[in-house]
Amino acid sequence: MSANILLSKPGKTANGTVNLTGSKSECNRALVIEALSNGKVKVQNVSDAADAVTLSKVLSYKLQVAGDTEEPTTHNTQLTTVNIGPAGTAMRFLTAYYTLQPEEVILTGSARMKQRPIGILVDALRELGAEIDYVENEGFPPIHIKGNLEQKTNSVSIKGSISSQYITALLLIAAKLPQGLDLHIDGDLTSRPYVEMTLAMLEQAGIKHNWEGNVISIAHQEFKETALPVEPDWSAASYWFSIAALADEAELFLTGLTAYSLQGDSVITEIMANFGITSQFKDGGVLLKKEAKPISKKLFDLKKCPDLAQTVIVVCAALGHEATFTGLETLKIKETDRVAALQNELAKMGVKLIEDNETYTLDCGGKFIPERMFIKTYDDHRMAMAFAPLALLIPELEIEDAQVVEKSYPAFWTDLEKVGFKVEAP
Ligand SMILES: O=C(O)C1=C[C@@H](OP(=O)(O)O)[C@@H](O)[C@H](O)C1
Ligand SMILES: C=C(OP(=O)(O)O)C(=O)O
Repeated sequence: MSANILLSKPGKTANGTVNLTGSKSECNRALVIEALSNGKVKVQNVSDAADAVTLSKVLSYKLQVAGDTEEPTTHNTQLTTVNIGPAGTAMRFLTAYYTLQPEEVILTGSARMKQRPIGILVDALRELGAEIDYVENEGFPPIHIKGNLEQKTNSVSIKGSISSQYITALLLIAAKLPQGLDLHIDGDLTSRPYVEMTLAMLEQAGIKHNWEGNVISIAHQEFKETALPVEPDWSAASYWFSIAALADEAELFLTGLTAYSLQGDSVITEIMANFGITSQFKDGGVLLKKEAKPISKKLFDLKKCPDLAQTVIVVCAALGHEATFTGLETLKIKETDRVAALQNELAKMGVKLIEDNETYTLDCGGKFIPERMFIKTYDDHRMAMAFAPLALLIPELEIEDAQVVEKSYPAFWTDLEKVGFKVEAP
């Protein structure tokens, strides 16, 4: 059980320095690469994100970790149960990873994880030769993985529009497959920068690839000895851009971020430039400043950066900027149905997010700023963090289940306190 908090911000300015934790996306790739490299690759700057801590525990000790179900552990020499809680990347990456291990596991997760589809990845792994069965519902975790994959083919096809994590999972194990892998991506590819991140990190670890048209090929090859550094998390940085956008005056220094990043979410600098936020890379970080500027951009395509959707939509709603958004198709299968969650919570300030044929438009006609607002978080860290900046406008903002932020950014509330937000019991 986790408690709610009451957030407020005396004064409408935001000044200070923030040290962000490592990217959970980079870290979880690095951890799997480290595990597959038999010690040749070492992860540097392991993230504090709970999803990374979970994966690190599973890979380093191969132990069952407790998820939110708190079921008793069942571990014997034949069958281990691994519970990754709400960690989507851990679920998908481990599904592929365990097909290569000389052990049998049941891979499970939180109640929500059991509703997040995995069938597309399981089908591709079965085609490669893996033995995987569903324990409860066809197409969803928990799954029973037999291990010791005997490769039947090096060529598989996978649908690209549901989650890029399936593709990353296959690419991460590709070099270990005796025949390598030719992965054909069918149709649209969503969240493309995450696939590019995977290939770039594999490259750093000595694994070459060839991407031609819709086929990514990785031959069987060895990892090289190297360190894999994890950059600070740009998705976490996005909430500081929101704060700058909603403050009257802001000067925020985010340490460790650089102009070139493997993370597609670094595009937040470009997105927020539309809201008058300048990003200056200097002194080992990025300095955000606020300039008064009329907002003209009306259409935001977030297909390459779905984790920024809540950040950008909440800022537009708070500023009464009636923008249109595309590329939100995958939001419905994330930690919660993020479209529904946004619609419910924005309605509390009179804003509508209207869905029309894969296009979403904000209607701010009825917008008002309440004296107090209660934000439900739906077990979704990004609901808590995307709405928190509203404390610059709303005198009392109660946020449900504050601990939910642990998934990617455990220090979020203490970092807010450092720049002058008040975080209290409601
Ligand atoms: O590969 C990754 O690290 C991620 C890919 C994205 O998921 P989808 O590919 O399912 O959109 C993103 O939303 C998630 O937070 C992290
Ligand atoms: C979608 C997310 O995570 P995952 O899919 O890894 O659970 C996220 O962090 O926004």
